[in-house]
Amino acid sequence: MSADRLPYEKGFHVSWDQIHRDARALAWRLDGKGPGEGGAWKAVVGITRGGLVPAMIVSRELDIRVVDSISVKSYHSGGGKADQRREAQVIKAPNAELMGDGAGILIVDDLVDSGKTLELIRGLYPKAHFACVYAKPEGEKQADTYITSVSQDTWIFFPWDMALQYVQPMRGSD
Ligand SMILES: O=P(O)(O)OC[C@H]1O[C@H](OP(=O)(O)OP(=O)(O)O)[C@H](O)[C@@H]1O
Ligand code: HPA
Ligand SMILES: [Mg+2]
Repeated sequence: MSADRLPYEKGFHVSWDQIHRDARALAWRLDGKGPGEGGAWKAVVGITRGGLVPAMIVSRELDIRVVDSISVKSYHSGGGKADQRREAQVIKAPNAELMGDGAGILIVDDLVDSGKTLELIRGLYPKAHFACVYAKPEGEKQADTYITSVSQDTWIFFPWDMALQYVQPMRGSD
């Protein structure tokens, strides 16, 4: 585990198969819940980069062809380590005409942790619906819909951040 993962007590390792199933579950939860005719959604917007995977799966399941993206970069600001704050900034916005105030737009991310990313985007598109696959308690109120809750001291490992590798057997041979 790398140094920045060390405060996390537990690891939740998600395979491609698992994220596919959970993103499908998210799509089914959202199906017919939009404000349009017959519960339709206007568009899906994925939060880059992690949100692009569930956004693609949700848009396929719900047959939504209008898909855009928003990129939020977070960084640490402040002097010493103790007074550092996490700031976030939009570095790529979706189409303004499509977005409006967010009504009918489904904004999708892989997870909500502190909630800072969603909070920033919600400020820009207050009427949008925010959907995440996984949620931690601190940020879960920022998500209108999510599938699985994990504890705050859990680090979620996504398949795009992992690789298969050899592990030693539990018992060494003589
Ligand atoms: O609720 P928060 O505390 O704001 O954290 C959640 C966000 O952090 C991660 O993205 P990250 O900004 O690391 O970028 P990535 O998606 O490109 O990996 C994750 O994919 C969420 O978007
Ligand atoms: O638990 C996490 N896993 C991966 N990326 C993240 N970004 C914030 N929290 C997490
Ligand atoms: Mg992300």
